[in-house]
Amino acid sequence: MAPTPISIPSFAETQLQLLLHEHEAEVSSSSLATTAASVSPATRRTLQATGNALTGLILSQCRTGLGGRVVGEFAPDPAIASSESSDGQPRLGTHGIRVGDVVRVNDVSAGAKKVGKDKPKDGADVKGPEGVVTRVSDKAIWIAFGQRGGGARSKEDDEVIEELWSKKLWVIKLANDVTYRRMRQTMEKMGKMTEGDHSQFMRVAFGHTTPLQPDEITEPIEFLDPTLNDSQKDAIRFALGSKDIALIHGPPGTGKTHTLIELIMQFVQRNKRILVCGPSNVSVDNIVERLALKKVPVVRIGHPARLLPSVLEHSLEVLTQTSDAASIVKDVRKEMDEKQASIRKTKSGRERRVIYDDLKHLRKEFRERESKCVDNLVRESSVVLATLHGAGGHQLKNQKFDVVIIDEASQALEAQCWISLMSAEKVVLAGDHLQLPPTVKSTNQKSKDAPKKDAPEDKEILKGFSLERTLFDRLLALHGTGIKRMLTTQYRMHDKIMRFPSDELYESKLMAADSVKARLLVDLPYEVRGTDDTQEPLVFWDTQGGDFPEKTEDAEISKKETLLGESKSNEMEALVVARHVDNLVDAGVRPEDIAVITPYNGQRALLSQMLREKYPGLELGSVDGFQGREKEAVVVSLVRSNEEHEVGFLGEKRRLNVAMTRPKRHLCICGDSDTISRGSSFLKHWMDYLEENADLRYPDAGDLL
Ligand SMILES: Nc1ncnc2c1ncn2[C@@H]1O[C@H](COP(=O)(O)OP(=O)(O)OP(=O)(O)O)[C@@H](O)[C@H]1O
Repeated sequence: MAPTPISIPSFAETQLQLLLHEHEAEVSSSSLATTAASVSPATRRTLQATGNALTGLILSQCRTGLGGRVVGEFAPDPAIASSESSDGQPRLGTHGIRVGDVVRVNDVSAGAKKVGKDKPKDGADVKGPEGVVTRVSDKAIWIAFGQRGGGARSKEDDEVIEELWSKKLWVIKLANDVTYRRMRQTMEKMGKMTEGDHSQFMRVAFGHTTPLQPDEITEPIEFLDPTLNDSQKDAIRFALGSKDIALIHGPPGTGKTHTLIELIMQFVQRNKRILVCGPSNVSVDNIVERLALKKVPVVRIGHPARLLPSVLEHSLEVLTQTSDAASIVKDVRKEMDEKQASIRKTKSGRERRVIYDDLKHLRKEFRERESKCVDNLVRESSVVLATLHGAGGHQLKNQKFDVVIIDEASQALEAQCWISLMSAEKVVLAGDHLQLPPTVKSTNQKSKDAPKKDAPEDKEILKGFSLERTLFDRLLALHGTGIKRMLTTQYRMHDKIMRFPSDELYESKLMAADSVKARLLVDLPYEVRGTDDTQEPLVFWDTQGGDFPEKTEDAEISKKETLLGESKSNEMEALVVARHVDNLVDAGVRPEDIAVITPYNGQRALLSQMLREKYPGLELGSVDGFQGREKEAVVVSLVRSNEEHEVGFLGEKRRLNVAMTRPKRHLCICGDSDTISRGSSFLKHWMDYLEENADLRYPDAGDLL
């Protein structure tokens, strides 16, 4: 049956509204974007204490960094610094500014004087220059100025930075809204397109046509990686042959990225030009690292401060300095550095002005030469990698690719995906729609957001849109499973750990690889004693019976907080968890090989109090934060235990799927089967499965206290 077509302009308009709400929700929760330059010393200290600012600084050095940016080194003001390092130099106080953060450097006295040509007409504060943190040590912080988000600069960097010398400064972290800006621009562009502008892929994505019949690849493919399993080979064959869309469905541990690496290499062999994207820098760097191991030449686009050190040599900015084409840029850089160094030695204001003028011209020339060099480098490279929002940068303007591949597509907002897909002809999306979608802060974003001017039937269609609905999910619903191939051998979990999610969510299609299906903690490559725990892959501590009740911190806010999953805790259950961890460690399992996860923040805080100091290496986290990760042993604390049989957060299958598919050799569930089994049929089946297959244990409340 033909899919019901969706109006592209209406879709774009709905997305714009949803994104607006989401951005507002995000900004109000961070409160960073609106902070003015002139704030009291007390507020500055509070901002530092909450990890959002760094106070008491001076500019101590300046040089030309990557991409010709001016990089300033900011050190503690010796006049007020309170602590010193062993070499007697002042040390920065505790702060939460990290490499990659977008920050603004403010003059402590800014706003107080409000003089000079920078004074804005509306009387707002004079705000200092913005940049990206490139390095942080205990004695200084380095910030690269200019080109925020690839935009144009309004004033010459050297001059702006020059104004910071000998001032008392402080640095504030800003909300990074590049992603939102790019999503908005993309949706605006999509909304304005006429039918003639729509690509085949776009028409498929909105149900205006069905996907073209894939090419039957009959000749045998020479796979470069001899270890690929049949489902991986099948997915690669399918993706090579597809004309417009191919989804690679990778359940936990099935080698989704492994498969993409081979696919990329196969495309390269066929002389195709490929853009590879992911929602986060880590997801992209992971692919860059693996391609580099295979000696595939790649260009990685993105601010060097945010890239893993191991992939820096493939970064576009570094390549502009090290490639053959870069020599024309080098001379100018050298000259700029010399000029810059001379400024500090020059006393006369007039001479300094001349140097500034020279620098200004040099920078202009540098940028022109560099931009040519960048263009050539990108144009010549057949594999380009960027985050989804990075794909909207100026470096990729007017670049055409034969294929766009998105990894972790089920964790990206649809609008984010479109940044890289607007002119794509053929698309490969890899992901797992049965794990958690991207985190969305705004609520209430369903039907009422449909644009008013829509025809009634259109409204009906748009009703279903929420930001959490991913492109991956939507395409599957629109065109059915014919557009996807699933990877079916998993290389992570013991068979007993895998069996339930496989049966319940993956149509019983998952198989455990021979190398992992019977692995136990006792088989770890270091000394572990054989115990009831280390020889058992699946343990269920069933707390039913009412002796392990959940607690809500504040009854007043319980309704709202339950939704957010913040305030629930269960002290008695936490004791069961702690006892289990003790037993694992006593048997010889290293704390670093154990993770304790829970859906509730209240419980996480409680567990942290009990276990953090005792086992610094133990990983403690939320289920959502642990997506994409794995550990030898995982203990899950389900928390919910009440007479009303309310399960809140646990009602979300995808969250439980993530929780139960993180371990390799040992999964221990702590929870009240009586409360949980009444939450949904999925939960009922899970409890039945545990009762039959897990090593079932009943904790004694009296014994724990
Ligand atoms: N064909 C294979 N033969 C042997 N090992 C494999 C194979 N495919 C994948 N693996 C291994 O499985 C593990 C998971 O692979 P990879 O990191 O590619 O998975 P993923 O599906 O991207 O991960 P996630 O489950 O986090 O999404 C890796 O240790 C990888 O080496």
